[in-house]
Amino acid sequence: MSTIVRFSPDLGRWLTHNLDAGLAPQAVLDTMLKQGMSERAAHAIVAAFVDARRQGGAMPDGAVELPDEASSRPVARLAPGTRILAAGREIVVHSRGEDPVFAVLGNVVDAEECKAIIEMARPRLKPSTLVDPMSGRDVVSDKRASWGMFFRPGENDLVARLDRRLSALMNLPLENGEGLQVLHYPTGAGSEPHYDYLAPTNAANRESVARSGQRVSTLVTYLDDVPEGGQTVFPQFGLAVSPIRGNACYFEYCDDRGRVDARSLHASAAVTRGDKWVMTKWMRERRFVAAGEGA
Ligand SMILES: O=C(O)CCC(=O)C(=O)O
Ligand SMILES: [Fe+2]
Repeated sequence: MSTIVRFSPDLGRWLTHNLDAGLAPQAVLDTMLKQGMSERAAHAIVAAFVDARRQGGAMPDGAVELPDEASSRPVARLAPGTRILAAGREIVVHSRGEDPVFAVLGNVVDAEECKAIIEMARPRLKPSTLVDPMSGRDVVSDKRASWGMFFRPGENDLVARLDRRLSALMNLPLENGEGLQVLHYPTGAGSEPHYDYLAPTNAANRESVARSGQRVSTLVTYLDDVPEGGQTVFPQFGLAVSPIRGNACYFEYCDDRGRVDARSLHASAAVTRGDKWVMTKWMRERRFVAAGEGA
């Protein structure tokens, strides 16, 4: 059973104002905690506002749903051990944490695969867009943003091979995987702190979760070395994962009862020299059915 937390219109206006002014979610969170708000409530409220801004949906109006408290340590979907065999490839576990489940992995893809994915993605990249909350239209966010594209699941031999490998590594059925996303960050680009799970702040997210279940885990694979900057940062842990070709950063944020973990907040630090290419795999609770596809 989930709990509803109510908040004042003043707090809502204060949050909107500060996030609009470019304050980091962590900074507004710290202020709310200093003023005595409980950590779970403050996290849930800030998360709802950050998600609404990112998705271009309506700001939460007076109340948000508090995720149930995790009752026990999560059981990792990621296999234990320092090496994981995934579809015939031996993936190296450089470091890992269990609560929340998090790992830095090596040997996920080889240099040839990285190059081939970049070249297939390059002509299909589009500037990342945001939904303009006023007009509801897609607008190019700004010049500090990345460029992105999606492969259809299994759309060619290489993509199919990677889909199979990543699903084995992430330990969920192949059909639960969304199509691989490739992002390119030119020099100066990064991304805002965000959650990968889908907040029920707009109809598209609610319908997506109804079709395929929540997103449960993410694997961000680095397709090239970044000379400077471009780390994947986790502000709740003060952790920055270096973008090194073939390595990947793995994290889980949704347990088997659909409860999501706000500690998974993450961002891409700005690339300060060179550029950055990543490939992201998101896994769902159930078979992934894209919008407009039959169930
Ligand atoms: O580029 C990164 O390091 C993170 C990518 C990411 O957060 C995402 O694809 O959701
Ligand atoms: Fe993300």
